Amino acid sequence: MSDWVVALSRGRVAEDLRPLWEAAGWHLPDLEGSRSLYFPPQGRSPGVIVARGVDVPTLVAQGAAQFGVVGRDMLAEHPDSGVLEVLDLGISRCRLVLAGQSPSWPDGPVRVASKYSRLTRQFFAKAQHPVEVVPLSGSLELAPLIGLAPYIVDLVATGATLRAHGLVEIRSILSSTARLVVNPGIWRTQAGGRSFVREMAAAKGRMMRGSA
Ligand SMILES: Nc1ncnc2c1ncn2[C@@H]1O[C@H](COP(=O)(O)OP(=O)(O)OP(=O)(O)O)[C@@H](O)[C@H]1O
Ligand SMILES: O=P(O)(O)OC[C@H]1O[C@H](OP(=O)(O)OP(=O)(O)O)[C@H](O)[C@@H]1O
Repeated sequence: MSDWVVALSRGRVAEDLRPLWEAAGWHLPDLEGSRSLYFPPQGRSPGVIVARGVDVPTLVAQGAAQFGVVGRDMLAEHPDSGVLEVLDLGISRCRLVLAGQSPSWPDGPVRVASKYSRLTRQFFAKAQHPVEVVPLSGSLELAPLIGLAPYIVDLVATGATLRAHGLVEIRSILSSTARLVVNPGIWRTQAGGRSFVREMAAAKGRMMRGSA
């Protein structure tokens, strides 16, 4: 029986993780087709806790799950989450960008809508440019259209969502992929955690060779 439980978010991250899980020879339950939020370990397959992405580090830091899978964007936005990053899984690849209706750098103080308030403030502080962040937790691309804020800081992968709203990228702020994180206490005391990470790294290698 697997000793491990992994916290992850439903949707994109879980589906991107499926080929890696399969390459490891593990079973990943159909999270979309179920109302369950906890799937215990089954044979060699680790258990899964389903959580909001932003809550994954908390669940791992508190020991509800020993491991978690979460985007680097989330870890950068919440740097004091108390988890250790142990593996870049190379999936859910995206970038955090500043976007607006024209590609030119904003003139004067800017209003920016984002769910990444901290990274947005940090980025403008580095550019020595005054900023006001309008905190939103979704539908960011609407903000310029409805006059809430002329700029947004949001995740981009294909660029289709920006294009659909007449927006263009102005600057790239951060590149992100999903990361495997671990509870630091467990990492120190449970030697088996290292072989779990090695198994995941090997599965990632097989998955990448398979898709090459
Ligand atoms: N378009 C995308 N392409 C690839 N990866 C993405 C994309 N959008 C987000 N991600 C990555 O997937 C993670 C989860 O994003 P997703 O949009 O599924 O969840 P969320 O909306 O942030 O979470 P929740 O639904 O819990 O609020 C992000 O933190 C990011 O690392
Ligand atoms: O550049 P793109 O490939 O269009 O992806 C970017 C979109 O993906 C994310 O949203 P979310 O995950 O909510 O949207 P999605 O699942 O509909 O892409 C992000 O907040 C963007 O809106």
